[in-house]
Amino acid sequence: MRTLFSENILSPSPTPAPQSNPFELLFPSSISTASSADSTQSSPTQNEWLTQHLQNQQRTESETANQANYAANGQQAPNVRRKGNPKMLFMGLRRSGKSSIQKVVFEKLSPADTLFLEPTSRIGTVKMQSFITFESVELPHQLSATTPDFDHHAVFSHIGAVIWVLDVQDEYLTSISEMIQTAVFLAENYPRVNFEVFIHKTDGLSEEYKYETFREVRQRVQDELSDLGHGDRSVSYFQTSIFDHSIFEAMSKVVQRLLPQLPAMEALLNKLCSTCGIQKAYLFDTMSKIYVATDASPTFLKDYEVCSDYVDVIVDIKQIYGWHGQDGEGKAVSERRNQDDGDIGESMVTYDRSGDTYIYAREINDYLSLICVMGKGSTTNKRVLIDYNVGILHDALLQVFKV
Ligand SMILES: Nc1nc2c(ncn2[C@@H]2O[C@H](COP(=O)(O)OP(=O)(O)OP(=O)(O)O)[C@@H](O)[C@H]2O)c(=O)[nH]1
Repeated sequence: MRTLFSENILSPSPTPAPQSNPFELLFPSSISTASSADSTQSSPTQNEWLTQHLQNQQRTESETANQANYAANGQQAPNVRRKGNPKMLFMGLRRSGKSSIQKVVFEKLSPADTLFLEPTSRIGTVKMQSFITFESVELPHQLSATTPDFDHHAVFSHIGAVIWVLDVQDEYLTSISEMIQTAVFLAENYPRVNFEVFIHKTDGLSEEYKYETFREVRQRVQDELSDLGHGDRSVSYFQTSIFDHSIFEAMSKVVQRLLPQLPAMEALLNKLCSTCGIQKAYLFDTMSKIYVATDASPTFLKDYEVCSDYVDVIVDIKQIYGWHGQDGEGKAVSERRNQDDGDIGESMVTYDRSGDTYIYAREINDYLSLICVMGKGSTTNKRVLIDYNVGILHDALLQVFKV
């Protein structure tokens, strides 16, 4: 990426050193003629150090807090975030929508085409090779966690999260009782595995009915788990449908809980947002439309939908002009391209009539995109500041994923 510098944009005082914020406006030597004489230089080593420092700080803080919590309760701390790729297991009753979710999210099948899916009779795995490999497994409805002669260990020992799909348009009491058996089994045998509930097929239901069923399912599950002595088991609930963005949002949250890099990514995005007046920043896995991190500001569905549609546009364009895969020597071409900023894609779209709010997109690499909703005050003539800071974030993220 090349930026055209205008003295008018740069003249309002670059922030003086020293700063603890890695996203402060620091001009590299190649453009120092445009900046004031005393502006501080930012070397790659400095950025590297800042990234590592931030990561270490985050890791130590969260580890200390967790250990203190568990020590206070006299328990042994479980290792919540696993290393490696996120692996999810879909479970649920017959025709609840397990295969449809996987096909729509990971294989880009059109939701309408899921009508013709065959029932699943064997344990099947779907892999999606993106900036990380997403792996999802479906357990046929005939098998449950408590089925005798079923090799639980082979299935559950490598899984990061179990997603229970509950068809809300069907009679769901049987599903709830099976779900509770599964949650108890996991709590007793695999406490490290996250348990997530998708209250699925919410499309076409009235808002009131949706809210009521959501509340009822959650209440029943919590009550029964408490009665069985597992009230402390954390279960997350999501309302989902393959016909809108809700399934991608829910999958994003499930995946985020499995990424060890999440605290570092969130800290970087928070700093970027506060420095550049960004309303909301999402780091999307471009291929799956799953966002792997976002900043701490409140999430509005409208922002997410706009960003997610924008990712669709990026994917469509990539489909036309081609993805950059691996070259002959096995080294990702994207890795090389990251060293050459000239090739990095970037664009800006205004979607507010006043022109105050706009979308800023930047490719971190072929499979990871930063999509930001720019807030008021972050006008397009601050572009240099934003470009520069996003450049630092770009480098920092690459460092995070190299570790
Ligand atoms: N309305 C609605 N229908 C859905 C949704 N998701 C899936 N379906 C439909 O539900 C039906 C069953 O979906 P499948 O994905 O085959 O369900 P499954 O759980 O894999 O089924 P088995 O393999 O038989 O256990 C299909 O007709 C899908 O089109 C949704 O979000 N909303």
